[in-house]
Amino acid sequence: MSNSITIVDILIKDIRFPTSKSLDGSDAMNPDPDYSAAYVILKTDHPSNIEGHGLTFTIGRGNELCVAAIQSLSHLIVGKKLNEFTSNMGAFWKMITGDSQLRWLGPEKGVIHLATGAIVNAVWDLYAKVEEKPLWKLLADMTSEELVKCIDFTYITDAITPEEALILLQQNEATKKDRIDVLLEKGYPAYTTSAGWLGYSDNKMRRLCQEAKVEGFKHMKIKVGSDLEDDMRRAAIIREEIGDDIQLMMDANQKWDVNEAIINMESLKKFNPYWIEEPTSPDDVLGHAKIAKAVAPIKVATGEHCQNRVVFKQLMQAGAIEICQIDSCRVGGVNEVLAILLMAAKFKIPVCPHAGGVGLCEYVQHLSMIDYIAISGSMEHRIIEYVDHLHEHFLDPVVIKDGAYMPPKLPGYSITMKKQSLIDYEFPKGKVWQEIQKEESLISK
Ligand SMILES: C[C@H](O)[C@@H](O)[C@@H](O)[C@H](O)C(=O)O
Ligand SMILES: [Mg+2]
Repeated sequence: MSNSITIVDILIKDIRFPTSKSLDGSDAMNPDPDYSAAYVILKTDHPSNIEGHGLTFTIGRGNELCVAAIQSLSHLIVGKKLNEFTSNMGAFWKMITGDSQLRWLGPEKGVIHLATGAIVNAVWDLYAKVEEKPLWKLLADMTSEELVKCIDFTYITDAITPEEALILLQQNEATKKDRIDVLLEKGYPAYTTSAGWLGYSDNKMRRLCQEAKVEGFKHMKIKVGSDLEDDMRRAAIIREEIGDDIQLMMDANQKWDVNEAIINMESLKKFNPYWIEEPTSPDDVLGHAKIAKAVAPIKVATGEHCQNRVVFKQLMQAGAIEICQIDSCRVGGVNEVLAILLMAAKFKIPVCPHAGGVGLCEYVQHLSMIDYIAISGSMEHRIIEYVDHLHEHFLDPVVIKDGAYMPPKLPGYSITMKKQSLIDYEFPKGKVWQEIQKEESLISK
């Protein structure tokens, strides 16, 4: 079986895009992000040289810490056979997060967990490529028992047991094929954040709103959390452009204290926001619960900085979130995301993944699709974030049609970057960064 290939080496690259120059991705907390990836290539002895690719997303400085953390984890996979992992993916995940000395750095949070996300996703990419299926299809073709076996249930059995998970998945088994047909025909609905970055001028915002409407988006998200008066002014401009029929979401990127969030939403509610995202610290479970109660029927959304399945579990148990924003590499990759999707299905909380950052749209489309096919079985109140940046660097970029993500067709997790992009954007020695350095040294002279 080709699955018996060995992972013979790992290459790790620090890839950064100078997005701060155009203020793409800017918000109230992160005014100047350089979208970046700590990028992993797993080399194998496969006769066709198949490689596993994965990345974890950061916003620039500190990307080198993720690169170092991936290096520290790499002894756990180099020299191992792929089928040692794929025969029991849950055990594989427990092994990667279970190195006792490295675990001290988390556990299961921060830089070491971002590194876990990159490595775990690279192994899934390799697995899917060897099986010649896009990741969503690899997962869709698994039996319910096999899917349950991918998950480490440690610390979440008080919310969902493997037995409950199995029953939940089995209920969807007979109708999986119908949902795959729906996806192939209509895709999975998306919302756009492209128009709403905080650093954009009013004119640029207006133009991008008009474009989003023409492209068929029915939902869009804007940034708030700067200064309330400015938030109100920008929200008014956006409502003027998009009218009342398009759903508007707001994202405060952790800027507010709990009571401040409640007070500010009292003013912002006149623009009829559907959700308020990251209203306060991502670690404040009870704070989110208090906000959710106070701002209803506006929904509270969070997840892009939620460190692991345990915190997601608490947010759900406490009634603190009504929208679950999984992130493909903030938590420990596909296995942990599956655990979170199962909990969300049990608590009947819609999942609307965080994307936008480099590679995140490419990743999360697979996750929402498997959620629909096998886990929640529903697309109701569910939309995937979309941002129109940096897709040109990927071999298999996302395809958006009439405001919906179309299912990827090529084998793998869609995260393989083009060779030239990996050369040009490597930090600091790639051509793009060398040029920036030259410009900066001229200015400082
Ligand atoms: C710095 C980043 O672009 C964030 O602004 C982004 O992840 C954002 O919170 C989002 O929801 O897309
Ligand atoms: Mg956000």
